[in-house]
Amino acid sequence: MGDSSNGSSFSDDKSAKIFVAGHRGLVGSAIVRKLRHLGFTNLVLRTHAELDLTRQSDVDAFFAAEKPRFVILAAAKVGGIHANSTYPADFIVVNLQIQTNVIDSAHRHGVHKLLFLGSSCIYPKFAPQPIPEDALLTGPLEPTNEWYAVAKIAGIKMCEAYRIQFGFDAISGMPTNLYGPYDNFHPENSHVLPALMRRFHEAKVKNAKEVVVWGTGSPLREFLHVDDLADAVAFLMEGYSGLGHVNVGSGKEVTIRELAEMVKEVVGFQGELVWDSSKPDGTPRKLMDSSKLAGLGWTPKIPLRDGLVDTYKWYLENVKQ
Ligand SMILES: NC(=O)C1=CN([C@@H]2O[C@H](COP(=O)(O)OP(=O)(O)OC[C@H]3O[C@@H](n4cnc5c(N)ncnc54)[C@H](OP(=O)(O)O)[C@@H]3O)[C@@H](O)[C@H]2O)C=CC1
Ligand SMILES: C[C@H]1O[C@H](OP(=O)(O)OP(=O)(O)OC[C@H]2O[C@@H](n3cnc4c(=O)[nH]c(N)nc43)[C@H](O)[C@@H]2O)[C@@H](O)[C@@H](O)C1=O
Repeated sequence: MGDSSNGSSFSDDKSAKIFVAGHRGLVGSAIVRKLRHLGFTNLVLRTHAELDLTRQSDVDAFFAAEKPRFVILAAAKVGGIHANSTYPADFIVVNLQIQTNVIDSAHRHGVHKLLFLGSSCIYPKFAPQPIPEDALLTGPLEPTNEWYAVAKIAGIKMCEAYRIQFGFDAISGMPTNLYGPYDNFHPENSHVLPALMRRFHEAKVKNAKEVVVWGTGSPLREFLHVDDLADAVAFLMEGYSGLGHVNVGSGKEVTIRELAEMVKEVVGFQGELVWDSSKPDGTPRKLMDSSKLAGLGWTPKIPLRDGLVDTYKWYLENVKQ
């Protein structure tokens, strides 16, 4: 615990310039909401079209011109189990490019503190449960997302290396599976929760008798509402400046079958679930041990069912055709 070397903390100056990369995504948009709620007034935001973070010289020119004081890196190539398995080259190269460009330029242009976001898929497929931070690099990865995981591990290690060699205050948070407003509801490429919300909603509207759910239903997943994650990000920016990455989870896990039943109930679909076991289950279980973050004083607040209700309301108001 404790803030970075030169004394001033994240919240001391609410007019300090903060670059939130990926501000239109699930995570970036929640972080922007959180920072505005906290009173920060000087957020620097660029859409993908305005600044492609895979282009090193553009990223460098942006940092040279804007000179942000803080950076929260929530831009990445992100997707569910199908997207990760289908586009492995995109997942490794785009993520390596974005994080390398942003972390390196941030350091060279005098950024005071940067937070990098990884993912619980960095851990070995058969890591001890709940998964402590020091399980990293102790065994083989889950094959459906190893390219993405390798990029994210490189991001963690880059933050550590820049801290060790240059004293750059780069920290890493590892969120569990997230959901909430501004999620990606694509039928194939999204994560399970938004995919099922959309599928159940469309089935309800069409009065369909059944909905297909991928895999066996037995894998366990830990879900965290993205507003809780944004709260944890602000907490870490304020008070954590260590070398090691920090798990950010809810501590609660459900089977995919239980999740599907909950989403079905929240959406109000009356039909049956059909399991397509030709689709991959992915990792059997990935409950993170978030006791390090709890020990620093942060705990999540939003129960899964409340978060589902909130997300479905947002979906009805913003996404459905
Ligand atoms: N969603 C989840 O369940 C989890 C997410 N995370 C991490 O959180 C972070 C954010 O994820 P999430 O919000 O879900 O992802 P989203 O896909 O919702 O958002 C990603 C954002 O990054 C932007 N982006 C992608 N490529 C580029 C690029 N080349 N240049 C500029 N901007 C780009 C996207 O813009 P555009 O859409 O215009 O391309 C989008 O705004 C990631 O690091 C991810 O690994 C970690 C654990 C779980
Ligand atoms: C956040 C995390 O997200 C990814 O890992 P994942 O946890 O396996 O993500 P997922 O949400 O896609 O699947 C969870 C489970 O759910 C099942 N499932 C059922 N029906 C649908 C369905 O319709 N869509 C999807 N996507 N999954 C489904 C699916 O078969 C699997 O058993 C990583 O690639 C990696 O990117 C990462 O870090």
